[in-house]
Amino acid sequence: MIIGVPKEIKNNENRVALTPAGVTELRKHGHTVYVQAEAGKGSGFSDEQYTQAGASILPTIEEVYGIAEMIIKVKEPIESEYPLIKENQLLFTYFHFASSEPLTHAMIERKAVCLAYETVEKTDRSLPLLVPMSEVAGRMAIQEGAKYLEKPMGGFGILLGGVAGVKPANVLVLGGGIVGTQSAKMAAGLGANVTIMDISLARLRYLEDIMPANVDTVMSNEYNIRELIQGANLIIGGVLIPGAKAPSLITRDMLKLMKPGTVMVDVAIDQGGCFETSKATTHEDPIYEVDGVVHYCVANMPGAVPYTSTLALTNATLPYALQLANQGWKQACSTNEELRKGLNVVHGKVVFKGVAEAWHLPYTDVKELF
Ligand SMILES: NC(=O)C1=CN([C@@H]2O[C@H](COP(=O)(O)OP(=O)(O)OC[C@H]3O[C@@H](n4cnc5c(N)ncnc54)[C@H](O)[C@@H]3O)[C@@H](O)[C@H]2O)C=CC1
Ligand SMILES: CC(=O)C(=O)O
Ligand SMILES: [Mg+2]
Repeated sequence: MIIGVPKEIKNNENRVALTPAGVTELRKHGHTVYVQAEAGKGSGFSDEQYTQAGASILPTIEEVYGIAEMIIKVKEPIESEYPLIKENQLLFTYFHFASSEPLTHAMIERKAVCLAYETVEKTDRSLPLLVPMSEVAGRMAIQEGAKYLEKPMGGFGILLGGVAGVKPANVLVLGGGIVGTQSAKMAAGLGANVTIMDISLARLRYLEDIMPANVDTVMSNEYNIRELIQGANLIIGGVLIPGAKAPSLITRDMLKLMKPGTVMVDVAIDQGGCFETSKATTHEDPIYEVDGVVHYCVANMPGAVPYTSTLALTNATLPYALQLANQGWKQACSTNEELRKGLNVVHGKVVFKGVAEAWHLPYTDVKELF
């Protein structure tokens, strides 16, 4: 198969979807790999390393999209990429369709095969291609939160761990999945008072068991959220309903209950965000304020730590990319249910329920494709 790796063009997106090691693997299986010039630069991989691994370098993004049967990338295509996508072309990347109606319509129009990293799902319901980036973003959320809690950055001016004789900060984590767990661990390690909320009692039981003593667990419901946000200094949004729009757990009216200078990091922004007042921001301009509350809503947080993120992401994606290249998407998805769950928009049809529901579009059962 002919595989293309474009350079990411989203703001401060420094990850790349394939490392030179991945090129070597694909070449070993007889595939041809084209990498856009400087695609790996932000992650520390030179064009020369890709060439030595057996890839050919193409100078422009147009040439990469023009030649490839499968495009492997990191972030969803942005507007300037839409016209480059060809009918039947396989796109293997994050899409987060439920947070972007224009992207959904564009991919329907292009009649491409859109296989989304974030909805590939194992039989135990885990999301193998989301987990590594959620680990990164969960950990980063505390770093970023701590930074914006500093007074000169617009925050309340509290140190997460406090010092002798002064109480630590209160960190509230909504969603106790991968993001939530990593955030809680980092915040607890810094000495903060942490509360994790989730709707799954089983998950709360597990977290209660493994977390240190400065982490509490509380059932997530509106009543409890209203109460806990009043004492919180830093709030992390890490809820997910896979492939669907995130629920708005903190509504605009609730901001008035919070202390001025409270910081909210909405990691779930890639699925539309779990705070009503969230809107996607960039690494260049990451925060804004509503009713005295600082919002951080960067949709590609791991892009800022590309060394860690590229390696963590490609460790997880490469085995699936190999299957797709070896068998073609149709064969690979018909035999492998994990990959089949990644199909979102195929040949103009929406085959993922959460996406069809988000934009009131007709839904086609994925099985009709085979
Ligand atoms: N902004 C960014 O750069 C990045 C964003 N993400 C996003 O972070 C979000 C979370 O991802 P993961 O932690 O991997 O998901 P996950 O599936 O591991 O965890 C989500 C948790 O939310 C819980 N939940 C669902 N509804 C809830 C509610 N009403 N109240 C409280 N908890 C609720 C679930 O029970 C589950 O435990 C996703 O939207 C993901 O795409 C992930 C990586 C990077
Ligand atoms: C998951 C995601 O959206 C990211 O890593 O950018
Ligand atoms: Mg405890």
